[in-house]
Amino acid sequence: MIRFESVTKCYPDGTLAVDDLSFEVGTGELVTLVGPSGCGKTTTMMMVNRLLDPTHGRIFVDGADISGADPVTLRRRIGYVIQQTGLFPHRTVLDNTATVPVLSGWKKARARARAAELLDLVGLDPAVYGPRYPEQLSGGQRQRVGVARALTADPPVLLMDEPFGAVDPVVRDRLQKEFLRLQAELRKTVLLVTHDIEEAVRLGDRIAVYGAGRIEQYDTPASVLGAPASPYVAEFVGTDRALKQLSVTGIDHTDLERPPFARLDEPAGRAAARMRADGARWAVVLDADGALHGWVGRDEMSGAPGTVADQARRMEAWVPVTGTLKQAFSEMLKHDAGWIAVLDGPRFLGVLTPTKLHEALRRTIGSGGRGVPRERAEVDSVPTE
Ligand SMILES: Nc1ncnc2c1ncn2[C@@H]1O[C@H](COP(=O)(O)OP(=O)(O)OP(=O)(O)O)[C@@H](O)[C@H]1O
Repeated sequence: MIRFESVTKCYPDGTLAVDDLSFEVGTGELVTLVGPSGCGKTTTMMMVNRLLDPTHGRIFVDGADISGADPVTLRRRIGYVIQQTGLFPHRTVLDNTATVPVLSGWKKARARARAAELLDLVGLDPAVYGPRYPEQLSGGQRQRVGVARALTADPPVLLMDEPFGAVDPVVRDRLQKEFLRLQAELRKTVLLVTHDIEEAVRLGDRIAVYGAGRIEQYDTPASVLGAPASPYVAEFVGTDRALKQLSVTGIDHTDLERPPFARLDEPAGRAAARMRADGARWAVVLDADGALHGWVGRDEMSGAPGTVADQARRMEAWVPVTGTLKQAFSEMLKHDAGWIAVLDGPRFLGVLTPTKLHEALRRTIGSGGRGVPRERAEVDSVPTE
């Protein structure tokens, strides 16, 4: 969808901001550009919507060389979100959001209706926030309006320059989650600039790690964390990359253990005897369909009347098989559990133990790991009720 071919940008004062850059972003892919200040990320981005033109090389959007494209027409297909949201202070939130469609010649009523739809999509009730002015919003709400405005013309491409940079960490966390959900639905082709490796890992399908004017590594988050291409990248992603890797590594079926289990409708005494014979002190309780019901301890079942169902306790420590190692680990800590159940829908697949978690983590370091789709990384919440 976006392709850079040997692109160089030298500013008139001689600063070489981007040096012979070649990379490609697939349709519907979210690529994060990450690197220290001044390494050329913003310059890269601004060449895509022709706010800047390359000194050498070519950029293609949807197969067409943009050097000949009319910038205004081009920008209609490319949404742009910047940190200082660029909202007009004297216009209401609704009119700010409707700006692009109005400029494109839409009737005001239609543009406003579309703007209201988009405000709703980013979690702002248009009836409440539409009539307000930007100064009457919080920083996080202003960022949401910025995203809504960029989406009103339904552009296939989004450029986002530090879109969540101006808000505090708690709000940033929420905006990132919301944006991932939105992106899972809309599947725009996104280039997102950040200087924060955590954000790059969390949001990117792929990450371009910048050195001065060049991409040092272009790969999935799991690979950048698991197998940095150079000492520079290793240093940039940080010494705690093993921990960061937890959030982008999925649960592998081969790491699951099958613990002893008891059937819900089994007589308690019989289940206890079987567990004793197997040397098991506890068992997972499953119903007839293999769905997880809870767990039982052998001792409280010995001599107990009734069925396993009467003795079973609820199992709160579980993760979906689509989850990440980080989720598994944090659920384990939250419930002070020695192991954690892994479910596919309601179906019980097995348990993860701390030993297996550790093995899984060690395996991913150096191998590039088994990544999870970005919209799932870190954002699933596991209900414990
Ligand atoms: N208009 C300009 N004229 C001259 N040099 C410029 C101009 N704009 C940017 N530069 C320089 O080009 C280099 C790359 O800048 P750019 O803004 O692309 O970096 P960046 O990676 O986005 O940085 P940051 O994270 O701080 O925004 C820097 O050295 C910067 O000083």
